[in-house]
Amino acid sequence: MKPLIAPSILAADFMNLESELGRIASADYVHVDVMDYHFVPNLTLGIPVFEQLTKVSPVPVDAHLMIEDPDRWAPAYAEAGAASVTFHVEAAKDPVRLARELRRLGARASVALKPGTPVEAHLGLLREVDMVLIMTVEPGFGGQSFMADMLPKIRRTRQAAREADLDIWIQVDGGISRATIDRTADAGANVFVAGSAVYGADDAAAEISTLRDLAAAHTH
Ligand SMILES: O=C(CO)[C@@H](O)[C@H](O)COP(=O)(O)O
Ligand SMILES: [Co+2]
Repeated sequence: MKPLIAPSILAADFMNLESELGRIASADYVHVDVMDYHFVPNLTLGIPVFEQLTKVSPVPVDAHLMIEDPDRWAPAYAEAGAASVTFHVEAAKDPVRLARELRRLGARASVALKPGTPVEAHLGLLREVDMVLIMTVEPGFGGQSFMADMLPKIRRTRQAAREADLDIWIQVDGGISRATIDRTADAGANVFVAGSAVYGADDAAAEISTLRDLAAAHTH
């Protein structure tokens, strides 16, 4: 599987989002963290700003919804132009129904797990989703340290997908950098979110390319 790099705009300059999107035009996706002050102790943006982002983004938009009641709110992100919509399994009341609705609206459906949520929470959903997001930090903030104890969850998910013969994408999010991406690729991840690593670099395009090469060298 070809590694895909998705820089997170949480680490971008929010006063200049359009030019910040231009810096990552060589990425595969842009990762947009939506937080609601309830599911996580932070607040970012909602549909009106999200919709504008999808209009100007040079790359497809990957929505990471850290919100309560995704059953109610997530479909609007697909309608607003998200290529991929990730909701948290801890927050969803009916994840199967929601995933089906997202796919019906033309988005890739994706389910996320917080670090404390056991991997079994999504194994029964693998046929209903296109991607699984294994959080490698506690959701809510950028710039945190990578949690290496999440690696077995990635391995277990990849193994389950292989056994079921499913072409599932596995995304990792939190603390992904030159120092950590190799281990996640080796464990079976193929979509890599990187906020501070990419936006903190002087040359974001060069950093994207370095991360992609490192991941590719550890993909098997
Ligand atoms: O979802 C989140 C945080 O909750 C992430 O997408 C972060 O934005 C990643 O930032 P870095 O750890 O790469 O700085
Ligand atoms: Co995220």
